[in-house]
Amino acid sequence: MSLPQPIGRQKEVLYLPARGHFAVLGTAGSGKTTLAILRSAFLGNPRTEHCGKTLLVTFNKALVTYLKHLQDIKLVNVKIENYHLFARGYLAFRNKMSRYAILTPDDREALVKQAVNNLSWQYSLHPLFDYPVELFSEEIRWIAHYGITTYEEYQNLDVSSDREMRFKEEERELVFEIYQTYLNLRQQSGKKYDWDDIATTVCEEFDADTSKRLYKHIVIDEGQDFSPQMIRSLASAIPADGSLTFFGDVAQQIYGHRISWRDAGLDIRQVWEFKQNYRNTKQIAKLGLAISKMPYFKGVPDLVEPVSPPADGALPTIVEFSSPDQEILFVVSEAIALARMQSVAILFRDRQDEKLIGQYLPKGTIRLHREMTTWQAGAGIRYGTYHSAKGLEFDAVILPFCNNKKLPDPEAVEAFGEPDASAQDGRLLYVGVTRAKTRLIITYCGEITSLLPSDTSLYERVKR
Ligand SMILES: Nc1ncnc2c1ncn2[C@@H]1O[C@H](COP(=O)(O)OP(=O)(O)OP(=O)(O)O)[C@@H](O)[C@H]1O
Repeated sequence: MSLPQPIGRQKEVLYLPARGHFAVLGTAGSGKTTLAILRSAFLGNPRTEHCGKTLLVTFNKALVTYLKHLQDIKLVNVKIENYHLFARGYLAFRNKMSRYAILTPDDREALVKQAVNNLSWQYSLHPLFDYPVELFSEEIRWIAHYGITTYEEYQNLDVSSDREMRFKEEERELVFEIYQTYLNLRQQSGKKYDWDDIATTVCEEFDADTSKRLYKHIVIDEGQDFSPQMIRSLASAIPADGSLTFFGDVAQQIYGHRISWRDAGLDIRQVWEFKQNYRNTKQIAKLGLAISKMPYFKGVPDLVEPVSPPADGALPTIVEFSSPDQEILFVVSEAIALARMQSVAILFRDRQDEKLIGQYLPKGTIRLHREMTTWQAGAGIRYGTYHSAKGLEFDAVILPFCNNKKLPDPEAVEAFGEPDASAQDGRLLYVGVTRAKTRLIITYCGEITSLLPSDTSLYERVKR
């Protein structure tokens, strides 16, 4: 697979100096991943003066597999890894990592619950404990993402994200106590870290580490999902004469909700913007743009508005069904038909739906998942969650079950409230829609999700 020739802004970004911090914000399909690979090749090129070992780092492993497949030339001096592999490797090098030092996500949830329970006994009848445990869990994650260590920091942190504080000022002292109780419980269970705060130790270790840095250059792809603390740790991983290039699209922030890369303290003088969408047809891009203008996106800083792509195609199709069985049958048969000639992805909000449809798909259909280690290009069906399709692209995309009972997710509405749940699921939908190069089919049964724009000119509508 060969990468396209960079043009215009892309060329400028490719040849940015090999020293300092740079940020490139781009709309979906604007060539961020392409440029992340090309820039890594440029920085690692042994025939240049600036050449040095380069780390191309991204958030999820599936994208690492995809990136490795995309590089047409063998990249010299370039290592492609996801952040957590990098962090674990470095901490192992510093003798700060043992095999079972990281708490699993399920065990983390259990300990957060236990911390909340312990304190709810202690502060019986305190109204704070009427909140669902998920809210505390998210807040603890947020505290870790910002590397907050004291109550004073928590109370006074001035952040640039769109985050309205989840907890009132008078509640925060107790929330911080829950956080500390969680840390104590985690320590008692013999785990030093969880996946959210490992970056803080990486920062501390680099601060104390005077040895020569392994990487001279770091390129971050899908940077919007990195916590400020992760980005900070990567900035500390390079020497003073090295470079860090950040690529991101805040509209696609689907992991670290309500965090901002701007809070990582990078020394960036100018932000480059990629507005040209090279992936989607005009009609699909228009739907993506309309989603990014929905109320749940309001106030998101750093959104880059795309320029409409030149390629024309069919309008996205919305197909309504009167029963879920009919919907499943249609999704499976349509995917099989489309996949004869092209790559097709069926994407879901959650694993349950993925499993449901998975059982009807032909044997050997590829499931997209975090641990995938090989990438098969070309025609065929892939299926997985919206999360698993991050950074990827397919000729055709089918998004089933886009009804108002699924999107926004009722459990998230219950835990975080409707505006927050819509903001999270709206971004997932945006990611799903913008994975499609030429064909997009959205299906539902019952009432359509309110997360999709209501402008009827954006779609072709079919009733089955
Ligand atoms: N200069 C270019 N000329 C032609 N095609 C290009 C160019 N730049 C990028 N593309 C193509 O556009 C598509 C999207 O590129 P890429 O995946 O790098 O975008 P992205 O910004 O990382 O997208 P996303 O953030 O939505 O995952 C790819 O098929 C890529 O080959």
